[in-house]
Amino acid sequence: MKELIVVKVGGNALDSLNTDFFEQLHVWQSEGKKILLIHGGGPMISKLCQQLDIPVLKKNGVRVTDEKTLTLTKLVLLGQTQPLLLQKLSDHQLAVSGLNAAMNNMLEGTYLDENGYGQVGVITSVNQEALTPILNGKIGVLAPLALTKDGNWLNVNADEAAAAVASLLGAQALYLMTDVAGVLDEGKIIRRLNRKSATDLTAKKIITKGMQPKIKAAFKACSAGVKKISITNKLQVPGTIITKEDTDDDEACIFNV
Ligand SMILES: Nc1ncnc2c1ncn2[C@@H]1O[C@H](COP(=O)(O)OP(=O)(O)O)[C@@H](O)[C@H]1O
Ligand SMILES: CC(=O)N[C@@H](CCC(=O)OP(=O)(O)O)C(=O)O
Repeated sequence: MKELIVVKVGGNALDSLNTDFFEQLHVWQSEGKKILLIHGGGPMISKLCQQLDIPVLKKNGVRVTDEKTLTLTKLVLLGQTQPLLLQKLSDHQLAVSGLNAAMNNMLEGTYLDENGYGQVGVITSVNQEALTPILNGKIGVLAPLALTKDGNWLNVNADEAAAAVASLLGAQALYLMTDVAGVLDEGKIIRRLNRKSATDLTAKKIITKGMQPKIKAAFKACSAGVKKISITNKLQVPGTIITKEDTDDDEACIFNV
């Protein structure tokens, strides 16, 4: 989709969105860009699970999701975090449309690894035909859930969902908005990093927890042709940028500021 910008707003970032964020969305709209937001809600899902004595288990930053956890995940994403983001956008005079997998088979997926992760999915298709008219004039706000061909709901890590959607729709840019200014090493933003360095930093436990799916998702989107991926806490500040050099070599996906 031409002129599409995909922004993932993490659960941690949701609470701290400031006027800069909404101003940038207005700027993009005035430039004729289409905008699709994928929202998270991980911390809120964990909180509700804890309140209900349901164990919280994450592997490599991805939630292991049994039936009960899936029910709570849907409750939080569709009943709490999506309405919160829609309200904030509306308060800033932005026209919005709240979206989820069940609307016109918007997002289809398959199981990531049912034995290891339970009801967790990866996105395999987006209903572009249904989405395109919505994004003409409105900001789409999409939950990171997918449906299998058989109609089973899947929980999808929001970074993974945003990268998959950006890749499948041919977005020009993907922003992974979080609560840190970029990928950090001893408090400093990492300026340049190839796939091997990212693997090394993960092995050294410098990249841990929620940053792991972001890195994985960023490289995936880069390999799929998304020209610019930014891990940042402000849309106006580049943070850590991942771009592909002018070659087909996947190893050429580098972090570059
Ligand atoms: N090398 C790293 N640089 C920055 N953040 C990191 C790094 N390794 C782990 N993190 C953690 O990743 C978090 C961001 O991921 P996450 O909590 O899942 O946020 P979100 O809800 O925005 O997706 C940071 O707050 C930080 O605690
Ligand atoms: C499978 C999986 O991990 N799903 C995520 C979906 C929400 C999410 O990713 O939210 P954040 O971006 O705020 O972490 C979860 O259940 O937490």
